[in-house]
Amino acid sequence: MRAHPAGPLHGAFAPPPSAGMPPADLGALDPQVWPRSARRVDGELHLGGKSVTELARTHGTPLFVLDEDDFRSRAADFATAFAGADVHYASKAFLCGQVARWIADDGLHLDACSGNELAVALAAGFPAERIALHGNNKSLVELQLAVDAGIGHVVVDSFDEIDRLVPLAEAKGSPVSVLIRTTVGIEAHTHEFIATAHEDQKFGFSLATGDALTAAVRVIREPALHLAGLHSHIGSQIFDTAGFEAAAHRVVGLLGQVHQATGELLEELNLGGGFGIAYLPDDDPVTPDDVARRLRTVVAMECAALDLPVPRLAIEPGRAIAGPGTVTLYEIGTIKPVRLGSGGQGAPQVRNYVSVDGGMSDNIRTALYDADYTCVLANRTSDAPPALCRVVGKHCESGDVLVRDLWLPSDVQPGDLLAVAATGAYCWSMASNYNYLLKPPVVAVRDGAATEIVRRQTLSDVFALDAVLAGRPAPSPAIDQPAPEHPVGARS
Ligand SMILES: Cc1ncc(COP(=O)(O)O)c(C=O)c1O
Ligand SMILES: N[C@@H](CCCC[NH3+])C(=O)O
Repeated sequence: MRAHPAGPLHGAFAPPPSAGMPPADLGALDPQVWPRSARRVDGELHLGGKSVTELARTHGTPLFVLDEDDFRSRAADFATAFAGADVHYASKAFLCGQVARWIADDGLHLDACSGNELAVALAAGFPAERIALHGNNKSLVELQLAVDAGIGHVVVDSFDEIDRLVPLAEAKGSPVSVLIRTTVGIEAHTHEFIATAHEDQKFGFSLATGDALTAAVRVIREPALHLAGLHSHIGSQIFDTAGFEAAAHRVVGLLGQVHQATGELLEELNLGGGFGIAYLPDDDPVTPDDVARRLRTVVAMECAALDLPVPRLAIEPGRAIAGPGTVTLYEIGTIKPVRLGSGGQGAPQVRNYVSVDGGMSDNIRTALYDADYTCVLANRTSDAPPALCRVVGKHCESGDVLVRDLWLPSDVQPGDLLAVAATGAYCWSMASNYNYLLKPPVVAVRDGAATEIVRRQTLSDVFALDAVLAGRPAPSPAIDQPAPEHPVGARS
């Protein structure tokens, strides 16, 4: 292998405590973190029976590689654990036509949180009656689409929304089925940007102020609407089941208040999503069986205490279905050991910046939530000693970090492939065109076959939106349809 001009990367950088010690095997694929089909074959990462080098050569990088069996088996795990309840896939995690079809074919429900997510699902042929529409600011057009399509539930989130929905339901001539989204007043143990059940945030009707009860009574008295039940979602990437149990306890309390105030027994209780996944080998997520057992127990106990029949349960996992089965492949473009000075401790301090061909435009989560990821050298293994690296993107932003502290073999080279695990949720769906980078494709792999389920965005797609550029060709086909930049030999 050709030597990098900077020489092997420095291992001398005094690692911050967060970096921990280098793992014994830098190329190991912890089954907690990697897709169920991930294997090393002759040192190279294979996903769904496909080699990553071949995937990168065929589809370019950055590339989202989705293990179809992983995705569908996790959906099935929830469906089995929650048999008799409704499992809604929270499509904001990742949605495209193919995913909507898998979810439909596998018998799950789907949660959409904008008119356009709803439109994607409907266009893919998803049965409308199995869709719930969320959102704290649904427009008239979005509500009209929901009512016209005959979706299962509109999850109402404000008094304004009720006012907006009633005339549409009246015009339809049959009651529109509604859940009330409640704010249960719980501080979920997760990043503050993705906690949703404390009082001071935008979602839902507060239990504490009495707004949730007022909204429920209002909907019950409204002939054009049918109040099917209550909804609570406490946040995302939560490991601790105590928050879900506390939420279930409080929302069942509201079922009791609604019954007392109106005599109505509501048929459904939707306890939302938020079940955490392992981004790092030490993360210890709850299993669907565990969540199901605990939630069923709390709801049954609370209902018994209030002498209420147990309603039909529903849940809305997004990340726990879509997250673990997808890997992002990047090609390393530049490697820069940056001297940070000795800090008076003798040995020079060096941070090894490893730049890849994507970044915060395909994964904003590190910059936004300080998220941690597991990443490995994917096209080969190496016995070179470990060097602490920072994997960064190519954006004009110093916060454009993908993996803050990562041990890589010190002989990594431009042209090597890196794989970042567990990028299936909230990466492609939150992607942007910052610096006019293009949204990567998503390739589904299974049994040795690869299918591009979303193609790479092209510069021509982006030009089409621009008053001046629409219809003009990109200056070169190579920049419009990026292929791997470095000769394949650089990766072997
Ligand atoms: C109402 C609702 N349901 C479900 C989800 C899915 O959450 P997760 O992907 O963490 O399971 C979210 C996102 O946090 C949400 O806002
Ligand atoms: N986008 C967040 C999750 C938000 C879920 C939607 N309420 C994340 O990446 O973790």
